[in-house]
Amino acid sequence: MNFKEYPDRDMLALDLADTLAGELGAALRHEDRVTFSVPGGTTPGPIFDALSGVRLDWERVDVVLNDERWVPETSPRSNTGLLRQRLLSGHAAAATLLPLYADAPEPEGALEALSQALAPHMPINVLVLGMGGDMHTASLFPGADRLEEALASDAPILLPMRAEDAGEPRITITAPYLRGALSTHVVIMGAEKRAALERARTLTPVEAPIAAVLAEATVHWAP
Ligand SMILES: O=C1O[C@H](COP(=O)(O)O)[C@@H](O)[C@H](O)[C@H]1O
Repeated sequence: MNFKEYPDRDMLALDLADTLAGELGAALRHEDRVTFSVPGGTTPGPIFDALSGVRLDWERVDVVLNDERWVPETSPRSNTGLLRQRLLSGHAAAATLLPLYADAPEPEGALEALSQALAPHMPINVLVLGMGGDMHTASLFPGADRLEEALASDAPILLPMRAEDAGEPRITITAPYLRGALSTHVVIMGAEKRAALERARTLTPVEAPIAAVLAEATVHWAP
């Protein structure tokens, strides 16, 4: 694991957006299409703002969320809604969104169709992950009903996930597909998450799911 510390959150957002643009640009020089997988939640908005204004060949970029809460896009809880507002605007509006949500009452009802649509876009070229204070990443929550299945090396690309602290049902890219990313960044802010990350390094992925992806990751932190 590499650890990069920034003086403040603005610097982190600008610097990481620049790094991601560089990596996406490099991948676009070698590949017809590039897969960019990103987190939802409260952390990535400023990074998306900075990145959406960068000139890139976005028409050849496929953007997917690492995980989605099973709520319609109009919900303030929707990660897809966040993505549309903060990343898929400006120059980045030309990118293609690979959906992780469909109009079905439960994620199980759309699992097969979403998985089939996503599979041709693997491996992920550039991956950005968030982390909760409980050490979850994507929707791999400690204590979640299908966590062990999602951590297994033969896990399918997507799994539904339910956990007490998750709120609504979720759908998530599973650990082997996250680990298969060609470049991995974890972004965390604040002292509490830094302490949680340090703790995760001493635990197993079942106890601390973020531990499943740290080996090859660069962690970006600001106070
Ligand atoms: O629920 C989620 O939480 C994590 C962390 O979110 P944050 O608000 O603490 O930044 C996020 O990475 C994930 O995509 C999201 O669905």
